[in-house]
Amino acid sequence: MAPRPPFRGAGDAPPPLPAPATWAFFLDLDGTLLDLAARPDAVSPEGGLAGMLVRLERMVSGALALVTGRAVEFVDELFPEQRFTVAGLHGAELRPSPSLAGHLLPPPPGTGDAAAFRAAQDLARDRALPLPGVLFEDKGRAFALHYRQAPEQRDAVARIMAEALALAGTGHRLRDGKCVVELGPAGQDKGMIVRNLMGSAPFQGRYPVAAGDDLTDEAMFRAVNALGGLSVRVGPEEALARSAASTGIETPGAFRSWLRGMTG
Ligand SMILES: O=P(O)(O)OC[C@H]1O[C@H](O[C@H]2O[C@H](CO)[C@@H](O)[C@H](O)[C@H]2O)[C@H](O)[C@@H](O)[C@@H]1O
Repeated sequence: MAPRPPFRGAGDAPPPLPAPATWAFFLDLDGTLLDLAARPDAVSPEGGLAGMLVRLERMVSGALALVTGRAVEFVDELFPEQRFTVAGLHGAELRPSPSLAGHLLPPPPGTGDAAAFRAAQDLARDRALPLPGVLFEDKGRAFALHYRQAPEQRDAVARIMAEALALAGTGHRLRDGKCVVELGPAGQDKGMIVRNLMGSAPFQGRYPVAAGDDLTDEAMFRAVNALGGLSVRVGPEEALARSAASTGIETPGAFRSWLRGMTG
């Protein structure tokens, strides 16, 4: 692989990637491609986002994956006309785009006990119900409690989710995110997905670029950095200071403009 092209320092939006067709893209959804919303079900892609991702995917011969905490099913509903390669539930799910079907290795199946998981889910849903502003999100093999509309409930949410984890037992773990605590399959993270995909065509042999805005994206940044790629933290400069990312872009809108500058 050729040496990594030079970039401007942390805090500056990077210039367009040199030779963008030679890169592989690992893109987070919420807070990166999508503006954050008050509720998990209130997000909607900006007009033109799907088309721009399709152009980008073509430009890099399919080396593009959406790497998200959402379930694959949710992403498909968000982009009903497309079937992108999606790593869902923070790496526990992997659904290749139709052109890559059969080429990508799925993550190992989870080892958790389904009945214990359901008991944990019921506990979290029931305990959250009387807490004003706390929202329960069902993601299939994972669930989350959100406190964006009630930041004062953060500790209560943390306690409920710790109890839920004790019920769910081995094979599960908690993940902290922006105003959210999630419980889902253990054993995978976004960094593992990057390493997995970078071992297969069409990702193999390319420079990886990963973009994200949250704690769970740090594993992806570290993986990409180790592979000599570019990691982009979307958010304010203070967030970049605490991140492993090599550069930063302030908002999802600015990040989308950066991509659009490469795809037209
Ligand atoms: O990995 P991502 O694609 O960034 O997904 C991470 C979590 O995003 C969602 O929650 C976040 O976005 C919501 C909508 O903007 C916001 O209301 C919430 O406060 C954020 O934490 C999603 O609901 C989770 O399932 C994802 O894991």
